[in-house]
Amino acid sequence: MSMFSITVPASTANLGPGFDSAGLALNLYLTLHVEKSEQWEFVHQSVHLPPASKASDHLIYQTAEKTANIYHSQLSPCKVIVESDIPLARGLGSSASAIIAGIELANHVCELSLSIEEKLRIATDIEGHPDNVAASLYGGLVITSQLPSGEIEVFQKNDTNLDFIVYIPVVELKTEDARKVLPEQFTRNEAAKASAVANVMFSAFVSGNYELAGRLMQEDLFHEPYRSSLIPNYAEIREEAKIAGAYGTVISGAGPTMISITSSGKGMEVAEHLEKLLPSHKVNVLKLDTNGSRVNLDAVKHNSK
Ligand SMILES: Nc1ncnc2c1ncn2[C@@H]1O[C@H](COP(=O)(O)OP(=O)(O)OP(=O)(O)O)[C@@H](O)[C@H]1O
Ligand SMILES: N[C@@H](CCO)C(=O)O
Repeated sequence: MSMFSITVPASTANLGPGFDSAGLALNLYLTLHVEKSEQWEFVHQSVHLPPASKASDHLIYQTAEKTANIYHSQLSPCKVIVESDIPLARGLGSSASAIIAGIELANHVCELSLSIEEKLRIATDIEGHPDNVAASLYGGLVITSQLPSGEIEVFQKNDTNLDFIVYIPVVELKTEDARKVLPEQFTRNEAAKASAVANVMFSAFVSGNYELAGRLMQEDLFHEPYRSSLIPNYAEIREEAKIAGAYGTVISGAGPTMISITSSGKGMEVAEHLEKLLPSHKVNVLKLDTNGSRVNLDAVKHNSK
């Protein structure tokens, strides 16, 4: 019988101009079933996961160990069965979900009683930016800003009544590679224009003006123009999703998945239209996850935050 389980949602980062800042949790999940054992062991039970590596090479274990070390604590060995709906290296926050799972694992095994702010700080240090990890941790829509002091400010909103359509190609694209094509610097003029798009887009999104938000999502100047050539069917997906009724379509995280937003209930229509045009993509209609990561003790749901 499992001692406890950890559930972490997938996420989509950026939403166009919210590069490295905004994220949204989606109802695909990474789940860990954890029980005490004589030694560390990971077992993968998902078509999305490669065979498990030895614990010391496993991102979830490495994160748990780092977390335990920060608090001068010792991880006692566990057997961890990993299930996942989240495809790897597709722009749906698989690495962020694994990092949050590792932090929750250490928090529970070492009885660290970490606050959500502490979890976010550790996760951001490991992932490099707070967008995906904040969404997986808090759930909902999150808009974050890491201040020069290292402190991370988080705005969170849960009541977004939308459908999300994801177009997942067969190919992987590592975030590391998708970041290499981005410019190191912007001029003041370029930065002002790109920020202006983000300002209007997120004000519209948060206030529920999705027509305007959707148009501005597609006007990003921070990353989409540089990454579009890496994304299979980029222009076609944007164009056809618009024709089918989507508010807007952008690269999900670092890609290669693209994501559209539609009004609630409209997602299936857009998905069916695009499915016909994209025979080699997997097209899913998803909803917002509003819970974020959670730890369940035995069968009794218990939120550890
Ligand atoms: N459940 C997991 N267990 C172990 N390692 C994982 C797990 N999920 C992701 N990873 C590691 O993270 C890598 C993918 O990270 P990457 O940042 O490239 O993509 P992503 O997180 O899926 O996409 P994005 O950050 O654009 O949303 C995988 O190749 C694997 O090394
Ligand atoms: N903000 C990140 C998300 C992927 O980790 C990027 O676009 O590179």
